[in-house]
Amino acid sequence: MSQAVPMASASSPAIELINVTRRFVTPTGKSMTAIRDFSMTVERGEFVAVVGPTGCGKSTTLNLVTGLARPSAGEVRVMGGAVNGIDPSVGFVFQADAVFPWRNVIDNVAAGPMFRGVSKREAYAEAREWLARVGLPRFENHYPHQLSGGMRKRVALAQTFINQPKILLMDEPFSALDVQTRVVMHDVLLKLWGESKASVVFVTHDLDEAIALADKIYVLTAGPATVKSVYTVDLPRPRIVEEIRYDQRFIDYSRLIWNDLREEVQTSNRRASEAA
Ligand SMILES: Nc1ncnc2c1ncn2[C@@H]1O[C@H](COP(=O)(O)OP(=O)(O)OP(=O)(O)O)[C@@H](O)[C@H]1O
Repeated sequence: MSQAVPMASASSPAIELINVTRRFVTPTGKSMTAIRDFSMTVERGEFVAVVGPTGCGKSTTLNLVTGLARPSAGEVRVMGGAVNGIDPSVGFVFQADAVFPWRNVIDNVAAGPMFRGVSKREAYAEAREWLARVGLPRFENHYPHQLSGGMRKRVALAQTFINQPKILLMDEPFSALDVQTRVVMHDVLLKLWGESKASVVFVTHDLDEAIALADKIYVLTAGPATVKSVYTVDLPRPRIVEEIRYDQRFIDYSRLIWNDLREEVQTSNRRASEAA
């Protein structure tokens, strides 16, 4: 029997995972469930963070949205429609930098628009604008290895936002940075996101990062991941991350959500030590 494919609609949420289960076959041939009966909604223009213990299934949720992983059960919708291969309106920023090491900064940033058929002149003019926006106007001729980790993340953000993604998927993008640089990058990201209308899913281990950035936080259980709880972060915007961390409401959210997350982290740690 053929299954009805939902039609994209202008009013539907940006992303919906509806009772999704995803199983994998392990190298020893056993079936393992990475996520189970998982439901999540990301409204248009919303910034959603996903937190959970190590290895619980956070990245798998992103792979389902990209179409890299298919649900074993349940349904995934993007902009109200079925996921159908890699969608050019979806942008990614991962922990590892997705730059071409043999290309200088501006060549890297201009690559997206050129790939979309924009003329070279226009693509480079756009790339210059985006480099200015991320605070790297004088580094266009540098190569990635000549930049600091924070600067490479600025390039990654310019490279992503230049394509005006409707959906932005971020998998621990700043986890390799030192704490000070990370906070600066949070502010750069919030500024760019505030000017765009992108719907964001931001996966992180760092609860304070999730609270500083997100409108809504999904706390996942120790694997197989399912949703343990969802919190709305009602902190005013625009936020200045360097300052908001000391706001009493921020501290209250941190305590409240950590109470919930701690149990899952402990379960995950216990399992890891039993397996060792
Ligand atoms: N392609 C795959 N084949 C087999 N198992 C997989 C595959 N992808 C993920 N898994 C397993 O699914 C589980 C969840 O992995 P996932 O990467 O989603 O977790 P995570 O929460 O993002 O991890 P981390 O916190 O370490 O980044 C893990 O046990 C992992 O080994």
